[in-house]
Amino acid sequence: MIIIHRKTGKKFYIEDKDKDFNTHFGIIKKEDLNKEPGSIIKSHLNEEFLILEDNFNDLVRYLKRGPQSIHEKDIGLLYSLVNISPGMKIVEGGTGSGILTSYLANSVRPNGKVYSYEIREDFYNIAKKNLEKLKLLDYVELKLKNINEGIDEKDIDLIILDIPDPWNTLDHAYNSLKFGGYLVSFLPNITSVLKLLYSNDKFLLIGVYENFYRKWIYEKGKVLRPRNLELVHTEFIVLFRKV
Ligand SMILES: C[S@@+](CC[C@H](N)C(=O)[O-])C[C@H]1O[C@@H](n2cnc3c(N)ncnc32)[C@H](O)[C@@H]1O
Repeated sequence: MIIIHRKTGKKFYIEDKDKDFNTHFGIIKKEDLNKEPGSIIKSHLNEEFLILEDNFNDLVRYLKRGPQSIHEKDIGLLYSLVNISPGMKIVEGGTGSGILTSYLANSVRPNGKVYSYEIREDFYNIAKKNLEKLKLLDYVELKLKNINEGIDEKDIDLIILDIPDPWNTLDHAYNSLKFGGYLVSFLPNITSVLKLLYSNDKFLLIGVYENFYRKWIYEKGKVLRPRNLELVHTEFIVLFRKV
């Protein structure tokens, strides 16, 4: 369940409705948190909140994070480039906290699967807990394995790499993908993008992309303006196809 502060639109995720909830707009009593979605409740500072049901995106946003996860704007771009749909078989290199894994698993279910490789056990465990929380573990096989030592799965529709050295995965990715399959690499700097492009002699390059995003703030009755602080650069996305 989420509550939205009526004045600012700020959203809070309520994990435990049996405890009072503390915000910088005041404390909300558990009796109020247990009211029906649609109810308007007040903090002890008399600030109003609206109760709403949560949805998948809300749940993902409040998952535990370990390493840097893919920004939602880049996940949006990925979905506009590749039609990620039910039944697909996807390999992911670099599970991290499983944030992207969650979106992928939610999209390929009920009959698809995400095979996700991670080298660090602590991140593997965070991802496992996050996917369990979202009830998505049936659609994911988490593997504690270096993807550069080989990809076990064949006939894969899409491979997504969010690791620092994707050029070391190219041969394995080529062998694992089916004809027409996609390879996507997320990279934080253009030096790595160039290294990947120079290393590739097998895949067809579809494009290199960057996505800009800016949220605007509406101050009721006053002004509409861009947010003061915005993330400018997050990742480049490199898209290849096996043809
Ligand atoms: C940037 S994080 C991935 C974040 C993830 N995409 C998300 O949205 O939560 C990169 C992850 O790749 C893992 N990693 C790095 N090299 C790897 C490799 N060769 N095989 C598997 N995992 C690797 C790191 O341990 C780290 O957890």
